[in-house]
Amino acid sequence: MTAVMTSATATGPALRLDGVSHTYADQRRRTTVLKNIDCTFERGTFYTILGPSGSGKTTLLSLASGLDAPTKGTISFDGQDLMKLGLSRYRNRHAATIFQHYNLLTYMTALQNVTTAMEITGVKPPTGSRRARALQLLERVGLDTDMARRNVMRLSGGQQQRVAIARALACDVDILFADEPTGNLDEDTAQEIIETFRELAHEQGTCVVVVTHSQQVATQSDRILTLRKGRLTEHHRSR
Ligand SMILES: Nc1ncnc2c1ncn2[C@@H]1O[C@H](COP(=O)(O)OP(=O)(O)OP(=O)(O)O)[C@@H](O)[C@H]1O
Repeated sequence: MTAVMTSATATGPALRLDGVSHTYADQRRRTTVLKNIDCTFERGTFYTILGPSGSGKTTLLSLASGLDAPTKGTISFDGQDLMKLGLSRYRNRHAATIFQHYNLLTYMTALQNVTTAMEITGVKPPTGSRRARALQLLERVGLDTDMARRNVMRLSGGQQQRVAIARALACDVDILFADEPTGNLDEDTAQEIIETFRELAHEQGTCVVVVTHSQQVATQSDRILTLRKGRLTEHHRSR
């Protein structure tokens, strides 16, 4: 897990993709969505992945976050092949994902969603209780104590999205993945979330990888990657 950093920023590769291809197949057809992708994601860096609808961004995220295995190639964390490390071990100990559809536990409050994730992953805050840490993180994403105590089904879509973000932050991971995390948020709240991602990368050394269609997010990330026709390329900004 990520050690909480106070001044220096962690650097160095966290995740490597070598010759990664992915094909979906059913009885009628095979669709190759990702083609021979080589890429390194570094610690302390905030990445965005852009690309047209259907270009494979969510597929790439699900492979990199250990939800699925590529049909070809290897993905390694800290030099270790995820298949050898174990996908569930990787997901529990090193990576967290903010899903497009939040995946919250609908019978729980916002606060319970965050504390339960901490219990499952075994995260203990350096000071104070899990509950206090969860309330702090919920406040950080703009949810007050009243909202924290509400069942998540009684929160708006944008508020549920913030619970999902707080839950991912609570897991104190090396790599944070997010699929359209600002899609349901107004511009000001989106900006706060972008700043949280920047702080996580630059102050705690987390590798943050965000799939988005938002230029607001992309322009504030450190590196922009574009997925098109199965290939991943880096976009170099003109200065
Ligand atoms: N489980 C699946 N079985 C078959 N095809 C799939 C499956 N999941 C995705 N696809 C196809 O793979 C392609 C890439 O899908 P993916 O969801 O990764 O794209 P995306 O870039 O995230 O799209 P969007 O921006 O619209 O969310 C699409 O053509 C999609 O129909």
